[in-house]
Amino acid sequence: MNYNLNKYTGKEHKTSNYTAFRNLLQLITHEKKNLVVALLAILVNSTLNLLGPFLIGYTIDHYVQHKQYHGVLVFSGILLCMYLVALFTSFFQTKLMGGVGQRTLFTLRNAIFSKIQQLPVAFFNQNKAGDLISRVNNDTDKLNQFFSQSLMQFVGNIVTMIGAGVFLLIINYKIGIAALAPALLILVFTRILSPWIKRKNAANMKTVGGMSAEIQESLSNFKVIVAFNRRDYFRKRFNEANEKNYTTALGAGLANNIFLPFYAMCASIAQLLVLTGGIYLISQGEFSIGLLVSYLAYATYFYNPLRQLATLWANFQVAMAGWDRISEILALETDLVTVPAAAGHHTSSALLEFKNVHFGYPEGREILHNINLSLEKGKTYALVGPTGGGKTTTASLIARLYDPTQGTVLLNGKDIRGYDADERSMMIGFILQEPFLFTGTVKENILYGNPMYKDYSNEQLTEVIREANLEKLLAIFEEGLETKVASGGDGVSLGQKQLIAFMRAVLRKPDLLILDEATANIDTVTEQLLGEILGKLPASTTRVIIAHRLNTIENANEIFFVNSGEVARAGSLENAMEKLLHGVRMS
Ligand SMILES: Nc1ncnc2c1ncn2[C@@H]1O[C@H](COP(=O)(O)OP(=O)(O)OP(=O)(O)O)[C@@H](O)[C@H]1O
Repeated sequence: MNYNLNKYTGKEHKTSNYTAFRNLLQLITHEKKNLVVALLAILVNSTLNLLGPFLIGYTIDHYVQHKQYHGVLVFSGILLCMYLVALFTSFFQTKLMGGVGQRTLFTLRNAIFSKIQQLPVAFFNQNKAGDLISRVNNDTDKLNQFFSQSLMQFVGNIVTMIGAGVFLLIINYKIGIAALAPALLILVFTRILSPWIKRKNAANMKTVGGMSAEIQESLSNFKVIVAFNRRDYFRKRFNEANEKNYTTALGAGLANNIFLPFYAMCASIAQLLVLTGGIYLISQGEFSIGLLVSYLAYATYFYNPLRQLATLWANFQVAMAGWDRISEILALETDLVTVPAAAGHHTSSALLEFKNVHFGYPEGREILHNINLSLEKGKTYALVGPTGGGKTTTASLIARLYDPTQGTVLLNGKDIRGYDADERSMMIGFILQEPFLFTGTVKENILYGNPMYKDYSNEQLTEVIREANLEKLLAIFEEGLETKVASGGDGVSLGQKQLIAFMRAVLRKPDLLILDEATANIDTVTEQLLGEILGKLPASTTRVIIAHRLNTIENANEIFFVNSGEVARAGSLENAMEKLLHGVRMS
């Protein structure tokens, strides 16, 4: 399955605004109560604001023109109260929707993070960490901003606009129509430009992701960069990413603000039409000054929210572009699902078997062709072969980091896909070529993902370690179990990292233990010690050792030579050596 998220660009443009809006709303359906209260608050707010111009016009015609200042004072008081209540409702809905936005952000981030955790290794091969971080952090925040700041303003502005439009048409339908006509232009303009605005914002988010990916790559490889003095190269690459982001941000900024001057112009034209028409009607005795003041205010009340809607519409396009990027992740499903055991399930003396297995990485050539092999319980197997020959790939299929493109892998006679991830990872221990350690202590790292000793005290764990013959390895660490390990394993040597990974795998007591170049950075004496520990594993444990240093596999019961898409029995160590020296290389 192809997990490359950046292949999905363009798909989002097919979603209509209406569908996207409905999808966005579905994210907050569980907030129904808060939404209803916020909606009521915004309705009250808009209604109070809408009544203002009418009361002002009324006051002018009935009290100001007749110099009845008592009435003016009374209506001023009423207006003040109305504006205070409007202020309170506005504050209240802002608070409510702020909560809705933050909770949505919280839920979305959790959902994306746990989805990412469920996805298979192929997903991580095909996507850059920086881009994923940007999706989890930045894109979700765009939705938060939409829900907390824009959604209710959106509703409020629409209510105010409709209210103002109704007042304009009721007071005098001829001037009303003239006042509203320029809005049609806005409608057409908005419709035409919306897809373009969304595209501009999607492009901008993509470049933010690209920039994060550059930062992540250079930060995680800073040692290589310093050692090879490649700072300029990475500076240049970052500069390019930054420049792309700058260009797309300018484009998105322009797109997001392009409505504003056009809206302002339409609003001014409307005011001009109202003023001309109003003065003409006053001269004909059909209109009063108070009504004209109300009218001008309603025209403003119609066009101001419309102008704000332009910004809000742009926010909506930004949120939709963000949602597209987020939903691309949420829509992904792992193809490493647990499937019911196939009918062909048979009992077998072999712990693990490959039956006509083919495998290739997505969009790559086939790495393994029609492999058949069988690993017996309690035996030690070695995989040797040239660099890039396919040893790690074979081991990854044994541990089900990937599924074969054709054929079946059987574990204990049952399709390996029939085991759930917990069962499988307890049965198969994999010491990777590049062991990764987490920030914490040696203890936390060796107990990682191991429920058996989760609540053990240091004393109990030391006893377990002694029973597993690992105490000499632990003694290499100055502070034993409590030795601190920094993020990614900095602060401990590469060899020490491999020892921690070794202890982590052995303590899980797997049925099958895979060591992929697991001793490549370990001194000969310690390596012998590891050999002894491996020798003392329970008699039923099967070991698969990948090694370039052939002395480490002297004791293997069987040696497989992995190259050119084949996994062939090599027979003796000498044979394997001969193949290695004179064989045809794949890479
Ligand atoms: N994640 C990946 N995506 C695409 N191709 C890959 C990936 N990992 C490995 N390959 C390709 O698969 C082939 C086999 O690689 P593999 O890592 O299995 O070789 P190996 O025998 O373990 O090599 P080494 O001895 O260097 O560890 C190589 O040509 C490599 O380029």
